[in-house]
Formats: sequence, structure tokens, C-alpha cells
Amino acid sequence: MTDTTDEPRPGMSRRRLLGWTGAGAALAGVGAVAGYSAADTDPPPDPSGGVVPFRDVHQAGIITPAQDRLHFVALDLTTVDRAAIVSLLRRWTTAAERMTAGAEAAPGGAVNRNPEAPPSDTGEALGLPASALTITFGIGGSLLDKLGIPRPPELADLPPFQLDTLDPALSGGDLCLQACANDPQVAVHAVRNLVRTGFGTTSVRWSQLGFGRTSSTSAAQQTHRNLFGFKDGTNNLKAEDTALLEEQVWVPPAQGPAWLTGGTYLVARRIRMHVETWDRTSLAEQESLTGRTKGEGAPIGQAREFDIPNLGPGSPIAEDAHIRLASAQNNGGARILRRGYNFVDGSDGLGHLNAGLFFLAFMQDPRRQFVPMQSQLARNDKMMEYIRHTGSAVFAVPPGLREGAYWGQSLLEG
Ligand SMILES: C=CC1=C(C)c2cc3[nH]c(cc4nc(cc5[nH]c(cc1n2)c(C)c5CCC(=O)O)C(CCC(=O)O)=C4C)c(C)c3C=C
Ligand SMILES: [Fe+2]
Repeated sequence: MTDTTDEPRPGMSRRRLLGWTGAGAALAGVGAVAGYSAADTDPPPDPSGGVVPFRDVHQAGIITPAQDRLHFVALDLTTVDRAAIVSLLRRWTTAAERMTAGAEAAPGGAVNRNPEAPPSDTGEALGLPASALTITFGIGGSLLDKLGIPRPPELADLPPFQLDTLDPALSGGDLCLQACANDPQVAVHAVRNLVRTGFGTTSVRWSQLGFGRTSSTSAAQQTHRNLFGFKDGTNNLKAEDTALLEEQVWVPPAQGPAWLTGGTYLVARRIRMHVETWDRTSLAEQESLTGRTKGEGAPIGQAREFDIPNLGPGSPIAEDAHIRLASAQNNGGARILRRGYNFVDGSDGLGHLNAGLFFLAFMQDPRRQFVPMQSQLARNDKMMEYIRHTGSAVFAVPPGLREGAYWGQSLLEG
């Protein structure tokens, strides 16, 4: 590609902008869309997922149908100069909006500006479609402390939980950026360019790549599997559950603070899964401690994945089964919107995969929802024999942006 000024990358975004012309024939010609012929009037489904709107009531990347890939980064401020922070947040917002539309991070892009200067985009997403990229922005309690802004009580640090083996180098952060896309290169490109833009104002604290979304966040999505081989996300909150989302996920006006109304809180936990030990465990034991069957994902005692678990008297689900301990019934009605990803970060030098679940969950109040749930699990969940929490962070996730607004504006100017 030579002219890269302000154009979206090819893919759904360009086709939407230009209308559907002859591109379908080209796609069908290379067999990308089975069964589609150029004579059809409707475009075939775009396998990349197209463009997710950047500006909406809530930030994208929360109830957006979970994409396949993740690049998550936590950053620390290297300055408390408000003007510098505002300037960065403005530039981040512009770049993020451009990239989610399939464009390069900045006008001029990777190859079309001054040959004597570094390009304004790093270039590895040139020619790739938008791939349903979403970039979700969050604020850590430590940022508010540094700027002398009172923390909402919901943003208190999480208490220590039994068996926690948290690594401070994989925990905390003043800010976070969650990039999700159906192409890993698109997610990595987004984070890399935002991190680069932050140079001088922020530095990377830790980051995590993920694949194979472990949670479905829409009823239309098939349930993926975690690295224990079980369907994960069956009984998740879904985008379609609007009343439950109001009750459990979005911050209501009465809760405060005003800059978070319509936003949410994000709990991130890096959970190492000892897959080698798990793989030596019998199928019956795996199913019993999960509380669901491995193949269908049905609650123990039932036949189909979406059958309601019987947790009442005479239930065949073990007292220490994961789904019983994590259930709303066992946690005063609390539910969470899970949006985690599998990870394999190489091996640990001792012959084991350094693998696990990067657990991400959105909720209205971590103290009412995540804390009791994780306390139960840490104390009683039999699955704890096979897992260890190695990283932890909590972020306030502001609401979506109206036209012209930038990330964090309601906090810094509200
Ligand atoms: C504190 C919250 C949770 C942590 C941490 C957590 C870790 C974790 N979970 C699995 C695998 C499964 N979890 C499942 C269900 C489930 N898990 C949580 C919460 C946490 N999980 C909830 C709220 C639920 C739903 C419970 C219910 O009401 O039914 C399932 C079953 C399928 C599903 O509904 O998603 C699996 C499988 C792992 C492997 C893991 C840590 C590595
Ligand atoms: Fe779980």
C-alpha cells in the first residue's frame, strides 16, 4: 500500500464506506467465503468481524461479542503534570478511534510522511482489516492517589486471598488498555502504538497476550473452552441481559462518582493453571470439581449445556464444585461479566507450560461481587489445587465517549 494518509485499512470498514462493489467476487474467488457468488446482492459475512463503533453509551470491549485475541497492558504515569496527562489522553483517544476504524494510528501513517523522521504508525497492521478491534480504557486507584483525587470506595485495593501468590511485577497499574481483536497482529499493533504515544508520560508496568476467548458475552456466540478443556462462559452475563447488566455491571447515577456513571469496574487476575497435574486427573474428578460435564458442558445431573444447575437439596453437584461456589445463589445474588482469555507464556524452565487463564471480569462493585466470590473459591474450591493467582489489578472503566470527548475527560475536567 502506498497511499496511507487517512484511509481505513481494507476490510469491512472500507467496504462499508464505499458500498459493496466487486470485492465479493474477489473474496469468493480465493474461497474466503464458501458458497458466496458475485451475483448475490448481500455481502458475505466478514470473517474479520468488521468495525466496532468506538463512541457509544458504554465503552466497546465490555459487552461487545468477545473477540478471539487480546493484548492487555497496564501502565504507570511517569509524571503528575496534568497538562501532559490530558495531552496524552487526547492523543490516545484520537489514535484509538482511528485504529478501531481500521486506519493507521496517525495521519501520515507508516510510509507516507517525511523519510527523515520515524513513521507515525509502526506499520505491522498495514493491509489488515479492522478485525473488530476494541480498545477499552481503565483507571487504577494509584492514578487517583497520585493526582490527589479521592478514590471511589469501590476502587479499594483487593484484599489478600488464601493461596494468592501474586507477583507485584504482574499486578496493579495507574492505567490499563484492553485491546481485543480477531487478529492478534491488530491487537498488538494497537497496544504498541498507544504505548509508543505514551513515551515520556507513561511506562509499561506489565502486559498480557491472550487467545481463545474463554467467555462468551453474547447469546449468539458459541461457548469457547479454557485450557482445562471445559466450556467456559456458559452461565455468564450476556449482552442481551440488559436488566441484569444495569443491576450488576453498569455504575448507576446514585452510586457515584459522576465521572463513572454508566461505567464499570474491571478486575484482572492472571491465573496460572497447572495443566500437567490436571491432565493426570480422571475425567470423573475433573467434572466433579467443575460441576459440569466436559463434553457438553451440562451441569452435573443434567443433559444440555444451558440447562439450569440444580443447586438445591439433593443436588448431584458437589459442595466444593466450582460452579456451586461461584454461583449467584452462593454469593448473595452477585454476578459478574467474565471476559477472560487463555494464555501460554512459554514454559517455566521446569518442564511445565506457563499457561493459564487471564481472568477479566466487569462489575458494578468489586467489594460486593468479586471479593466474596473469590473468598469462597480461594477457601473451598477444589480447583484451587490446580491453579494459582499470580497477578491482580482493579480498574475503574469510565462510560463511553460522546462525539469530541477524550478518555478521562469527565475525571480530569468534570
Ligand atoms: C472470582 C471469580 C472467578 C474466578 C477467579 C474463576 C476462575 C476460573 N474459572 C474456571 C472455569 C470455569 N468457571 C465456570 C463458571 C464460573 N466461574 C465464575 C467465577 C470465577 N471463575 C462464575 C461466576 C461462574 C458461573 C457460575 C454459575 O453461576 O454457574 C465454569 C463453568 C461454565 C460457565 O458457566 O462459565 C468453568 C469451566 C477456571 C478454569 C478458572 C481459573 C483458572
Ligand atoms: Fe470460573
